[in-house]
Amino acid sequence: MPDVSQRIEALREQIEEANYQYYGLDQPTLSDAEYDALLQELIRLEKEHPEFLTPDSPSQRVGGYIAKEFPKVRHAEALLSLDNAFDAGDLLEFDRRVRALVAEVEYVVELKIDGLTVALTYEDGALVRGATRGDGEVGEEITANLKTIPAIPLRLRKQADRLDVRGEGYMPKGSFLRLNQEREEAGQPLFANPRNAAAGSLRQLDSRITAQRKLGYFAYQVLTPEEGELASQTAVLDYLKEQGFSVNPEYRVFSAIEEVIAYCGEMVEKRHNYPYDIDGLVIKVNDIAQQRELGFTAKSPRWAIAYKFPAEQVETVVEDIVIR
Ligand SMILES: NC(=O)c1cnc(OC2CCCC2)nc1N
Repeated sequence: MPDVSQRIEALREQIEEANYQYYGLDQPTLSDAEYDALLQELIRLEKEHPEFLTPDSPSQRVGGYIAKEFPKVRHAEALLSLDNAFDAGDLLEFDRRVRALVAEVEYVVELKIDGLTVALTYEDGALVRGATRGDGEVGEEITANLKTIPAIPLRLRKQADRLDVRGEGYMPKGSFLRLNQEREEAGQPLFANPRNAAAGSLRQLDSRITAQRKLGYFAYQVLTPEEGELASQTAVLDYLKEQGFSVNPEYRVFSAIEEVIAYCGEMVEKRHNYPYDIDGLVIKVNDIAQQRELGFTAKSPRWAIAYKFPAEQVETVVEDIVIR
């Protein structure tokens, strides 16, 4: 019979691997029942042997930490806001400004997840801090809540002394509908949209409530200290996947803004085809060295722009009123 600490370590690895397969690679390997059985055994063993409990154990994902308030934390680098483009003219203008400064350029186009920016810091491979955007310079520290999101790895898969990651925390549409049903049954006010629900869920003082909200996370940026370590945005996305993060797979690479414009037009029709809300696309210069050359304006990168989908005529669906 392997000793308890070996069994606990084996369970942790199996559970985190299953999280990575499910949330990172979108290829589940364990059934929910098998996953729950492993997690329950881990929680039981850690209760019987608290000397083996560590903060980065997957058992901590169920939450249980109750914050009094959220401490403020200064971001390693300011989180900037994106300029917006609303039509082809704006995108052509963006491309002209880029090409005025760099010759050949390639664009990566990512879905613009309609959630909220979350910054994560890993030291020696362990998640040590997570924060909301706040005002871009200073955010709220919500680490305990973020640890309950299975798509956010508690430990990196590859060695890294320190890693700063940015991504979008969001609530999948399914979680949103279920949550509002529960709130309606409980006579509580409903959330207007998944983005508000995600914001409210991430700013819960009781992380057990966050754990029940079934939130998601898509990573899209790293702060690379070493020059040129990751040469392009597509290399950054591959690196994030290797490290165990959930990276949105719907990104495209184009070498001409006309192709970007055509893709934006296609995506207006497909915007509701995803199990999460998107409110546009994010167009980024792919080459990191060119991003550095282009730099930033006072508030936004010159090397990226958000294409916002046109506002929709929201037809209010009137439920059939059955007169009994
Ligand atoms: N909501 C999103 O999905 C999203 C937001 N922001 C970014 O990139 C930041 C980082 C560098 C320029 C803006 N990418 C995204 N995919």
